[in-house]
Amino acid sequence: MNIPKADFAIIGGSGTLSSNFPLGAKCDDVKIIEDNMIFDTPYGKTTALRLFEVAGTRVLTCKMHGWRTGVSRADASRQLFWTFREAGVKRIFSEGGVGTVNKLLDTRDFLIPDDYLDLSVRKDVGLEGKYLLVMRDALCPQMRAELIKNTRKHFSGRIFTRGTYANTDGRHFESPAEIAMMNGHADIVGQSICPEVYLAREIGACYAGLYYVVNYGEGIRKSWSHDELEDIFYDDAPMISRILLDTIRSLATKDRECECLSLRKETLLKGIYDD
Ligand SMILES: CSC[C@H]1O[C@H](OP(=O)(O)O)[C@H](O)[C@@H]1O
Ligand code: HPA
Repeated sequence: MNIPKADFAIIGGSGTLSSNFPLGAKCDDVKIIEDNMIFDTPYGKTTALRLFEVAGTRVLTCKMHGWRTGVSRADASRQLFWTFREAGVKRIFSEGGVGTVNKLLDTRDFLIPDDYLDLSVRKDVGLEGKYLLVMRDALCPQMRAELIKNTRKHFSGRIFTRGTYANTDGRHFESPAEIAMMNGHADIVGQSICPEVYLAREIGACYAGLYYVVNYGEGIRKSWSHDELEDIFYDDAPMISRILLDTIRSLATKDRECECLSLRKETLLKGIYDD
């Protein structure tokens, strides 16, 4: 199947999963162009992707980061980002549920991180490895600013406009000792931002994420229930969709005014990768 052109991508996490994204947001200017597209990539077949249009802007999206049983997360991520590059995608949003590390945070808080701490142990998650990736401002400041503005428009609760996302491999959550170790170094914990943030930089795209607090890290404040976590996801999924769609509507008319592309450097090891 030929890969269609698109300007944006949204990597849907637990929040958009339950909203039949983007249709759950109920908007007149949204239309599905093609559904259930599976592409062949050098890393295997992708998950099913959906191409839709919002206010004339084409967006590729997938559910749950493209993770599937039997496919490593590294491969699922490579398949997606390889496809985004072929599609010409320049801006990628991710959304997801996270646990707290910072005890000031509560469930149903939003956080739009400006940094991350990669505690995953998976290796070799790039594509061709032709670039040295400088991870300064890895979460695009321009996209973050628009996300913050549009989250404020749709949500009257607490929105933290910066913070650090600690990334773990999962799929389990963390032990009390692990959360205690992260404390002071990160604010939230999840399993999605890495390796996406590296792959985005490698393909020359901007990347930013919107995270919703759905549980407390062990030992932080109080214990939580899985039922509550599910309720939070299901109740608030359409709001997350509306925030993302409005952010795309406003960014679509703006040029890239960030340094994301220039922080991808030709590697000094040129030649080693070329046969
Ligand atoms: C709540 S299940 C764990 C899963 O949730 C988070 O991701 P997302 O909401 O984007 O699917 C986190 O990163 C974990 O992978
Ligand atoms: N830990 C790791 N991943 C998560 C969490 C958590 O507490 N909550 C949602 N995803």
